[in-house]
Amino acid sequence: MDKIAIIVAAGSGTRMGSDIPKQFLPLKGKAVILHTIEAFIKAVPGIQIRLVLPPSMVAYGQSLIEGMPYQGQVTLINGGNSRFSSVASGLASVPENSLVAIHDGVRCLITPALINRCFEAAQAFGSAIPVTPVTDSLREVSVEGNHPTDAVSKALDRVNIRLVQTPQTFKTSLIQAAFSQQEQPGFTDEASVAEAAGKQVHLVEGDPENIKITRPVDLILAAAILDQRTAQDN
Ligand SMILES: Nc1ccn([C@@H]2O[C@H](COP(=O)(O)OP(=O)(O)OP(=O)(O)O)[C@@H](O)[C@H]2O)c(=O)n1
Ligand SMILES: C[C@](O)(CO)[C@H](O)COP(=O)(O)O
Repeated sequence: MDKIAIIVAAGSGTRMGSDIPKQFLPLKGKAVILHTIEAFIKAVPGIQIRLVLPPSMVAYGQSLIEGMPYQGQVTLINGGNSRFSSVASGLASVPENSLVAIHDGVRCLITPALINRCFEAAQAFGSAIPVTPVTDSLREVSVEGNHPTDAVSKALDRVNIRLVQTPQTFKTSLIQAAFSQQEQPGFTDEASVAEAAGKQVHLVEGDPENIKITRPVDLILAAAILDQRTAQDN
Protein backbone atom coordinates (compact mmCIF):
# COMPACT_ATOMS: atom_id res chain seq x y z
CA MET A 1 0.00 0.00 0.00
CA ASP A 2 1.20 3.56 -0.71
CA LYS A 3 2.22 5.52 2.36
CA ILE A 4 1.09 9.10 2.78
CA ALA A 5 1.60 11.58 5.63
CA ILE A 6 -0.83 14.35 6.49
CA ILE A 7 1.05 16.90 8.57
CA VAL A 8 -1.42 19.28 10.18
CA ALA A 9 0.07 22.69 10.84
CA ALA A 10 -2.84 25.08 10.41
CA GLY A 11 -3.21 26.07 14.07
CA SER A 12 -2.59 29.54 15.46
CA GLY A 13 -0.53 28.57 18.52
CA THR A 14 -2.45 30.55 21.14
CA ARG A 15 -0.73 28.85 24.07
CA MET A 16 2.72 29.61 22.64
CA GLY A 17 1.85 33.30 22.36
CA SER A 18 4.47 33.98 19.67
CA ASP A 19 4.19 36.55 16.85
CA ILE A 20 4.15 33.82 14.21
CA PRO A 21 2.45 30.41 14.65
CA LYS A 22 4.74 28.03 16.56
CA GLN A 23 5.13 25.64 13.61
CA PHE A 24 7.19 28.34 11.84
CA LEU A 25 9.40 29.25 14.82
CA PRO A 26 13.12 28.44 14.49
CA LEU A 27 14.44 25.40 16.33
CA LYS A 28 18.22 24.95 16.10
CA GLY A 29 18.24 27.24 13.05
CA LYS A 30 15.42 25.53 11.13
CA ALA A 31 11.64 26.04 11.21
CA VAL A 32 9.85 23.53 13.46
CA ILE A 33 7.75 22.30 10.53
CA LEU A 34 10.83 21.46 8.44
CA HIS A 35 12.16 19.19 11.22
CA THR A 36 8.83 17.35 11.08
CA ILE A 37 8.72 17.04 7.28
CA GLU A 38 12.32 15.82 7.13
CA ALA A 39 11.67 13.03 9.67
CA PHE A 40 9.00 11.57 7.33
CA ILE A 41 11.20 12.02 4.25
CA LYS A 42 13.99 10.13 6.05
CA ALA A 43 11.68 7.39 7.36
CA VAL A 44 9.90 6.41 4.13
CA PRO A 45 11.70 6.86 0.81
CA GLY A 46 9.38 8.51 -1.73
CA ILE A 47 6.62 9.27 0.79
CA GLN A 48 4.00 11.81 -0.33
CA ILE A 49 3.30 14.53 2.23
CA ARG A 50 0.18 16.69 2.52
CA LEU A 51 1.17 19.76 4.49
CA VAL A 52 -1.92 21.51 5.89
CA LEU A 53 -1.31 25.20 6.64
CA PRO A 54 -3.28 28.28 7.65
CA PRO A 55 -4.61 29.63 4.30
CA SER A 56 -2.88 32.97 4.98
CA MET A 57 0.49 31.21 5.36
CA VAL A 58 0.50 28.84 2.40
CA ALA A 59 2.74 31.16 0.38
CA TYR A 60 5.15 31.40 3.28
CA GLY A 61 5.11 27.61 3.67
CA GLN A 62 5.85 27.28 -0.03
CA SER A 63 8.87 29.57 0.36
CA LEU A 64 10.22 27.36 3.17
CA ILE A 65 10.22 24.19 1.08
CA GLU A 66 11.26 25.92 -2.17
CA GLY A 67 14.52 24.41 -3.39
CA MET A 68 14.53 21.58 -0.84
CA PRO A 69 15.40 18.20 -2.38
CA TYR A 70 12.00 16.88 -1.24
CA GLN A 71 9.97 19.81 -2.59
CA GLY A 72 8.24 17.57 -5.15
CA GLN A 73 6.99 15.23 -2.42
CA VAL A 74 5.12 17.96 -0.52
CA THR A 75 1.64 19.22 -1.47
CA LEU A 76 0.32 22.26 0.37
CA ILE A 77 -3.31 22.31 1.48
CA ASN A 78 -5.48 25.00 3.11
CA GLY A 79 -6.42 24.12 6.69
CA GLY A 80 -9.63 24.88 8.56
CA ASN A 81 -10.73 26.47 11.82
CA SER A 82 -10.37 23.26 13.86
CA ARG A 83 -7.93 20.39 13.89
CA PHE A 84 -10.77 18.13 12.70
CA SER A 85 -11.42 20.29 9.62
CA SER A 86 -7.70 20.55 8.84
CA VAL A 87 -7.38 16.75 8.95
CA ALA A 88 -10.55 16.39 6.85
CA SER A 89 -9.05 18.68 4.17
CA GLY A 90 -5.90 16.58 4.11
CA LEU A 91 -7.86 13.32 3.92
CA ALA A 92 -9.91 14.59 0.98
CA SER A 93 -6.69 14.68 -1.07
CA VAL A 94 -5.53 11.16 -0.20
CA PRO A 95 -6.18 8.26 -2.59
CA GLU A 96 -8.17 5.21 -1.44
CA ASN A 97 -6.33 1.99 -0.53
CA SER A 98 -3.34 3.67 1.07
CA LEU A 99 -1.90 3.97 4.55
CA VAL A 100 -2.09 7.47 5.98
CA ALA A 101 -0.12 8.82 8.95
CA ILE A 102 -1.79 11.89 10.47
CA HIS A 103 0.73 13.90 12.44
CA ASP A 104 0.87 17.16 14.40
CA GLY A 105 3.28 19.49 12.59
CA VAL A 106 4.49 20.62 15.99
CA ARG A 107 5.63 17.14 17.09
CA CYS A 108 8.94 17.85 15.40
CA LEU A 109 11.05 15.33 17.35
CA ILE A 110 9.27 12.37 15.77
CA THR A 111 11.73 9.63 14.85
CA PRO A 112 11.82 7.46 11.71
CA ALA A 113 11.58 4.43 14.05
CA LEU A 114 8.22 5.54 15.45
CA ILE A 115 6.90 6.48 11.99
CA ASN A 116 7.73 3.03 10.65
CA ARG A 117 6.30 1.29 13.76
CA CYS A 118 3.00 3.07 13.13
CA PHE A 119 2.90 2.24 9.40
CA GLU A 120 3.67 -1.44 10.08
CA ALA A 121 0.98 -1.76 12.76
CA ALA A 122 -1.61 0.10 10.64
CA GLN A 123 -0.93 -2.29 7.76
CA ALA A 124 -1.52 -5.26 10.08
CA PHE A 125 -4.38 -3.95 12.26
CA GLY A 126 -6.00 -1.10 10.28
CA SER A 127 -4.90 1.55 12.76
CA ALA A 128 -1.95 2.48 14.97
CA ILE A 129 -2.16 5.00 17.80
CA PRO A 130 1.10 5.70 19.66
CA VAL A 131 0.78 6.01 23.44
CA THR A 132 3.06 6.35 26.44
CA PRO A 133 2.54 5.54 30.14
CA VAL A 134 1.82 8.35 32.61
CA THR A 135 4.63 9.28 34.99
CA ASP A 136 2.81 11.84 37.20
CA SER A 137 0.07 10.98 39.69
CA LEU A 138 -3.44 11.77 38.49
CA ARG A 139 -6.53 13.43 40.06
CA GLU A 140 -10.00 13.64 38.62
CA VAL A 141 -11.67 16.94 39.56
CA SER A 142 -15.44 16.95 39.87
CA VAL A 143 -15.92 20.64 40.65
CA GLU A 144 -13.83 23.14 38.76
CA GLY A 145 -13.33 26.49 40.44
CA ASN A 146 -11.13 29.42 39.56
CA HIS A 147 -8.33 28.08 41.73
CA PRO A 148 -6.99 24.51 42.15
CA THR A 149 -8.01 24.55 45.83
CA ASP A 150 -11.68 25.04 44.83
CA ALA A 151 -11.78 21.63 43.19
CA VAL A 152 -13.19 18.46 44.75
CA SER A 153 -10.95 15.69 43.52
CA LYS A 154 -10.07 12.02 43.79
CA ALA A 155 -6.99 10.02 42.90
CA LEU A 156 -7.06 8.07 39.63
CA ASP A 157 -5.19 4.84 39.02
CA ARG A 158 -2.55 5.81 36.46
CA VAL A 159 -1.85 2.16 35.62
CA ASN A 160 -4.86 2.21 33.27
CA ILE A 161 -4.12 5.57 31.63
CA ARG A 162 -2.02 6.33 28.54
CA LEU A 163 -0.94 9.61 26.94
CA VAL A 164 -1.79 9.74 23.25
CA GLN A 165 0.57 10.98 20.55
CA THR A 166 0.70 11.20 16.78
CA PRO A 167 1.29 9.99 14.05
CA GLN A 168 -2.11 8.30 14.23
CA THR A 169 -1.94 5.95 11.29
CA PHE A 170 -4.76 4.21 9.42
CA LYS A 171 -5.88 2.39 6.35
CA THR A 172 -7.59 5.17 4.40
CA SER A 173 -10.77 3.09 4.02
CA LEU A 174 -11.25 3.24 7.82
CA ILE A 175 -10.36 6.85 8.53
CA GLN A 176 -11.93 8.51 5.46
CA ALA A 177 -15.28 6.89 6.33
CA ALA A 178 -14.95 8.02 9.96
CA PHE A 179 -14.33 11.62 8.88
CA SER A 180 -17.61 11.70 6.94
CA GLN A 181 -19.42 12.22 10.29
CA GLN A 182 -20.14 15.63 11.86
CA GLU A 183 -17.44 17.12 14.06
CA GLN A 184 -18.10 16.70 17.82
CA PRO A 185 -16.54 18.68 20.73
CA GLY A 186 -14.81 15.54 22.10
CA PHE A 187 -12.80 14.95 18.92
CA THR A 188 -9.30 15.80 20.13
CA ASP A 189 -7.57 13.37 17.78
CA GLU A 190 -8.23 10.86 14.98
CA ALA A 191 -8.60 7.89 17.38
CA SER A 192 -11.64 9.59 18.97
CA VAL A 193 -13.15 10.17 15.51
CA ALA A 194 -12.59 6.53 14.52
CA GLU A 195 -14.15 5.27 17.76
CA ALA A 196 -17.21 7.50 17.35
CA ALA A 197 -17.65 5.82 13.97
CA GLY A 198 -17.70 2.42 15.72
CA LYS A 199 -14.11 1.38 14.97
CA GLN A 200 -11.69 -0.05 17.53
CA VAL A 201 -8.19 1.42 17.51
CA HIS A 202 -4.92 -0.45 17.94
CA LEU A 203 -2.35 1.05 20.34
CA VAL A 204 1.41 0.99 19.73
CA GLU A 205 4.31 2.09 21.91
CA GLY A 206 4.94 5.84 21.56
CA ASP A 207 8.08 7.77 22.40
CA PRO A 208 8.49 10.09 25.43
CA GLU A 209 10.68 12.36 23.26
CA ASN A 210 7.85 12.82 20.73
CA ILE A 211 6.66 15.94 22.53
CA LYS A 212 4.15 18.44 21.17
CA ILE A 213 5.49 21.99 21.06
CA THR A 214 2.70 23.75 22.92
CA ARG A 215 4.25 26.33 25.27
CA PRO A 216 7.60 28.21 25.24
CA VAL A 217 9.23 25.69 27.59
CA ASP A 218 8.65 22.93 25.01
CA LEU A 219 10.94 24.69 22.53
CA ILE A 220 13.74 24.76 25.12
CA LEU A 221 13.20 21.05 25.79
CA ALA A 222 13.15 20.25 22.07
CA ALA A 223 16.45 22.08 21.50
CA ALA A 224 18.04 20.15 24.39
CA ILE A 225 16.83 16.80 23.00
CA LEU A 226 18.18 17.66 19.53
CA ASP A 227 21.56 18.62 21.07
CA GLN A 228 21.65 15.29 22.87
CA ARG A 229 20.86 13.38 19.65
CA THR A 230 23.63 15.25 17.79
CA ALA A 231 26.10 14.44 20.58
CA GLN A 232 25.11 10.75 20.42
CA ASP A 233 25.60 10.70 16.62
CA ASN A 234 29.17 12.09 16.91
N1 LIG B 1 -7.30 24.53 13.05
C1 LIG B 1 -6.24 23.78 13.34
C2 LIG B 1 -5.79 23.63 14.68
C3 LIG B 1 -4.65 22.87 14.92
N2 LIG B 1 -3.99 22.31 13.88
C4 LIG B 1 -2.72 21.61 14.12
O1 LIG B 1 -2.89 20.55 15.05
C5 LIG B 1 -1.68 20.35 15.77
C6 LIG B 1 -1.95 20.24 17.26
O2 LIG B 1 -2.68 21.38 17.69
P1 LIG B 1 -2.20 22.42 18.81
O3 LIG B 1 -0.95 22.03 19.45
O4 LIG B 1 -3.40 22.67 19.67
O5 LIG B 1 -1.90 23.71 17.91
P2 LIG B 1 -2.60 25.11 17.93
O6 LIG B 1 -4.06 24.95 17.72
O7 LIG B 1 -1.83 25.91 16.96
O8 LIG B 1 -2.25 25.63 19.42
P3 LIG B 1 -3.21 26.34 20.47
O9 LIG B 1 -4.26 25.31 20.84
O10 LIG B 1 -2.31 26.69 21.60
O11 LIG B 1 -3.80 27.54 19.77
C7 LIG B 1 -0.76 21.53 15.45
O12 LIG B 1 0.29 21.08 14.60
C8 LIG B 1 -1.67 22.51 14.77
O13 LIG B 1 -1.03 23.35 13.81
C9 LIG B 1 -4.45 22.45 12.58
O14 LIG B 1 -3.83 21.93 11.64
N3 LIG B 1 -5.59 23.18 12.33
C1 LIG C 1 -3.64 15.00 18.61
C2 LIG C 1 -2.97 15.20 19.94
O1 LIG C 1 -1.65 15.65 19.77
C3 LIG C 1 -2.88 13.84 20.65
O2 LIG C 1 -2.31 14.00 21.90
C4 LIG C 1 -3.71 16.17 20.82
O3 LIG C 1 -5.01 15.70 21.12
C5 LIG C 1 -3.79 17.56 20.23
O4 LIG C 1 -4.37 18.43 21.17
P1 LIG C 1 -4.36 20.00 20.96
O5 LIG C 1 -5.10 20.59 22.13
O6 LIG C 1 -5.03 20.24 19.64
O7 LIG C 1 -2.92 20.42 20.98
